[in-house]
Amino acid sequence: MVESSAVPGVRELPPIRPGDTGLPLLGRALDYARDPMALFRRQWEHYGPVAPIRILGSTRVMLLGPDACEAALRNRGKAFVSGPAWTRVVGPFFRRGLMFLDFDEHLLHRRIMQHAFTRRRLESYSAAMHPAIETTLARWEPGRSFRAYPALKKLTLAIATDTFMGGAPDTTPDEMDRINRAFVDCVQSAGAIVHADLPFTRWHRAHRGRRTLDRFLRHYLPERRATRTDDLFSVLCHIESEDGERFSDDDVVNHMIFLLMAAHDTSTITLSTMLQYLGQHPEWQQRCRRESLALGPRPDLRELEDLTSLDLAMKECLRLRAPVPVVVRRTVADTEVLGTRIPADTDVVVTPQFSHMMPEYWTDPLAFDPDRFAADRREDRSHPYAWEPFGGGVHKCLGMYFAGGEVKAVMHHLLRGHQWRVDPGYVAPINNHSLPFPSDGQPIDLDRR
Ligand code: HEM
Repeated sequence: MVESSAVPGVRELPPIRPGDTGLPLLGRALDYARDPMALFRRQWEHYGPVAPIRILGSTRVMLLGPDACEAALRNRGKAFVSGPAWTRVVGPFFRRGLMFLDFDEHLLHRRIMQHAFTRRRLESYSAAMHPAIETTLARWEPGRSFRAYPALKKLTLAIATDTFMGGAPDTTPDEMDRINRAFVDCVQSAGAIVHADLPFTRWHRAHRGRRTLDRFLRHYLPERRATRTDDLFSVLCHIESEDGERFSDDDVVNHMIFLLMAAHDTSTITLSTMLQYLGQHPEWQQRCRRESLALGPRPDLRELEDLTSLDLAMKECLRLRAPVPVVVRRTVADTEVLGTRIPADTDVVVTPQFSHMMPEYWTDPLAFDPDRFAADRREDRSHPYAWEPFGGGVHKCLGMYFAGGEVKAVMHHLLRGHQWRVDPGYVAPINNHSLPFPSDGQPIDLDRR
């Protein structure tokens, strides 16, 4: 053990092994894009839970396993920050969204925003989702090679337009497609190698996307300020903390852009993973359908939450393909994780997806086995951070219950109106350049019932 000169008993980070430096400039970035799990496993085997890694010209630290992830996410010594780390990954395009704020400012904004996610509000958002889901699903054209992923992406955008925006009556369907494209361009900045606003780069497209989203929201802002409605946009315009603090116009636009992004891609990925696994496991599809058929067409939030089999299947899909497989932090002071010193100004990669697949915490981790979450097994209780698709600590996902309601509402309608099959041998070709999505569009064999 190489002991730190500063603190007795604390190790220095191990040196990077000669074969582990990766490509010039890129380092191990391509290894991540190709197969994140293989990279995590190699890091774990070579270095253990606190593993140095070269990525895009700098040495970062990868935290592996629930103990190491917990240390960074709980952040008891306040040595880790979120904003600068996420800005390095996705650029300035979601600036001043909640996840990009730290410490007192984060706490203040989170306290105000919590009022937009109370139980009463969630119930009203949930009720507002049904018409958008019904209308969009009615337009789906089933077939033997139905591309589920792009269809789900449009569907979650339609839901967001209604429940977040309260509709966008001045925006044509073509313009809405451009809004969707603008989100994609902002999110895909995460895979950019050139971090400069140069023509034809991802960064350039993301800047253009941010401007499009900004214009779109500012167009509707005065009207939402003027009238109180039940959509999230209007709620953000009017909510205040216990001390009477409110969001400025800029805050509302910044938070909306981040929330639309946070809600849109993550829910789409969860839904497409569920379509894949339920298509490959017809017995589970049937089990979920039976529960949905026993309910009315437009269940309320409580009824959706009580769909037991669907809940188990959703949790298992979030384990197998976490929509946010890694979260990032940066150290602002020297700190120590599980006995290894991490210097100040180090970029840190926290890896929930690796925890989800560790045989130490899960039986047969590669298998689709939703019952592992059932009351008599509760494998997720093997460690408080064994299952962490929504993160943990002060930045834990604020939209977790919203997401659960949305995913279950869509699945409920799909199960009642459709049936689908996916080849049991199908392995989704996942694009890992930003959030993980199936690059083949996720073909399924879809029928109406
Ligand atoms: C299945 C769907 C979702 C997943 C897996 C997910 C995952 C996450 C994760 C891992 C974080 C923590 C990031 C970090 O620690 O750096 C996060 C933060 C956040 N999410 Fe979600 N999310 C989902 C859906 C949503 C939805 C639907 C909304 C809003 C309606 C939302 C709003 C937020 C917000 C506001 C934060 C930042 C919280 C803070 O910094 O205090 N998320 N999400």
